[in-house]
Amino acid sequence: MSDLPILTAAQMREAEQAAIASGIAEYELMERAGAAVAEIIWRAGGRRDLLLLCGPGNNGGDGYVVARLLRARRVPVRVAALGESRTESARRARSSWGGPVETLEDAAPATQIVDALFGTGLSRGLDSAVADRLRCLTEQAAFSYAVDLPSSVETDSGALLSAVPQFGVCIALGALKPAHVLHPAAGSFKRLICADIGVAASAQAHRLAAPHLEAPRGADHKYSRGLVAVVGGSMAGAGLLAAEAAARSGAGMVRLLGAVGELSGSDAIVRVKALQADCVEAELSDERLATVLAGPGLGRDQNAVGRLSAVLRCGRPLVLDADALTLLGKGEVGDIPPSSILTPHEGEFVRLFGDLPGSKIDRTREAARRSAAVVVLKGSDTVIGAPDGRVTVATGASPWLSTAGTGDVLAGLAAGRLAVVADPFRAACEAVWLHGEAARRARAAFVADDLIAQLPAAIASRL
Ligand SMILES: NC(=O)C1=CN([C@@H]2O[C@H](COP(=O)(O)OP(=O)(O)OC[C@H]3O[C@@H](n4cnc5c(N)ncnc54)[C@H](OP(=O)(O)O)[C@@H]3O)[C@@H](O)[C@H]2O)[C@@H](O)CC1
Ligand SMILES: [K+]
Repeated sequence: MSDLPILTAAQMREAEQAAIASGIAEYELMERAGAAVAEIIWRAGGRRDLLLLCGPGNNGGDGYVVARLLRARRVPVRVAALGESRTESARRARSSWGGPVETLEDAAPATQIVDALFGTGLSRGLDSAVADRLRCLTEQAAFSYAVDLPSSVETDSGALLSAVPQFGVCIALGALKPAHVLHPAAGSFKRLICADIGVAASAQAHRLAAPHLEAPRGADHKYSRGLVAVVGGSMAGAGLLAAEAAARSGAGMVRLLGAVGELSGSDAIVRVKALQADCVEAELSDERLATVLAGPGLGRDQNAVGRLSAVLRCGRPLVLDADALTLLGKGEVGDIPPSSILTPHEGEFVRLFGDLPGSKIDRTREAARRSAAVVVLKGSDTVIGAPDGRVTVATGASPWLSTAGTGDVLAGLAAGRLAVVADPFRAACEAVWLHGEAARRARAAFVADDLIAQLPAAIASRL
């Protein structure tokens, strides 16, 4: 899997303008886009009858190119348009098609449907009659494709501006856009293909790619591979889950500093009784500690406040999750130390950073900048932001992950990977990918413990 760039509509236009300035005509870009889409449809659907829905802008222009190229391959193609073409390139593409153009209302269904109504230029929701017709025709087709974006999705936020049908394939042109990776828009197609049209796209945001991991070297020992401390609290199970995940993350050793009684679990984890904050503080003074995790099962009482304060003072690279984030959001403890990893879900994020404007990508990036920490904003589309502006977005997360304890596993995994690689952004990206891969391997109806059991295989797959 490659770390494909993600560009906003404005960034995509800039990239397009740069390509044009370098000597590629705008119409040539449209021809390339149309050719890429036509090839994908041809391979999937062959000569099955096809209806192209073309809008007034360049997305519609791409559609006319597709129609012409597939007709040349003897596909029975019909075109239905939403009014006249309004750009020069789209008018040229429509006249090169030269065939009949029906209205959207009158167009009969087809086995294959192609939505080339609107792409990055969509500025508002579709009229309800148009949205209904698009839904109806898409539902009746056996194969459905969205050119660049499903019409109705907001490019930069992934919001739905009006109802969107479920497409089979979405073909992103030139680069991914935020709507290809952010929900709810990212849930409006089953498969995403990014077509290269020769527009150089450099971006600070990327789709999360599979990591390249390294095995320990021959001379490594448990401390050189990374010693992790997990500061538990009143809900001992959550701390244990996090510690188990850290222990299977590739780190050398895990200590669980508990506040309540013993639990079963892996004997490889060193349990240390540390009931009061001063005990935690003493344990965290160990120079060999590579990472400290606090939050899972920490609790929110005075004891938790004391324990967390000791963590924030300890001067080690931190991963902060769950109750630690809630306590930080309430302002009851110190500031977030720089270079920490924070793993909030949406509620914790809002408590910590307030109601930031923009897309999930914008909000995560801003939170990372403000806190000088790596922020992992969890969800069906997990966004990872670094203080320097880099962002990656994890797509395709298993819906089965929405079960108790999986967040504790992610936090433990992040702490373990941070102990191994000593780079918070890289560690967070690796942890999110491994978490998703463990879920994919665990398949269905799993619990958090099953994810942990899959971690060694997930890691082995990337060595
Ligand atoms: N970037 C690249 O490198 C390349 C990009 N290419 C392609 O260009 C696409 C972007 O094209 P685009 O800018 O012309 O915008 P597009 O989405 O066709 O629509 C804009 C038109 O729709 C109108 N309109 C908007 N909302 C509406 C609504 N709800 N209901 C009704 N009308 C509405 C809007 O009018 P207005 O908002 O001004 O009223 C305007 O007239 C891009 O997605 C890709 O497919 C490739 O060809 C080549 C390389
Ligand atoms: K479209």
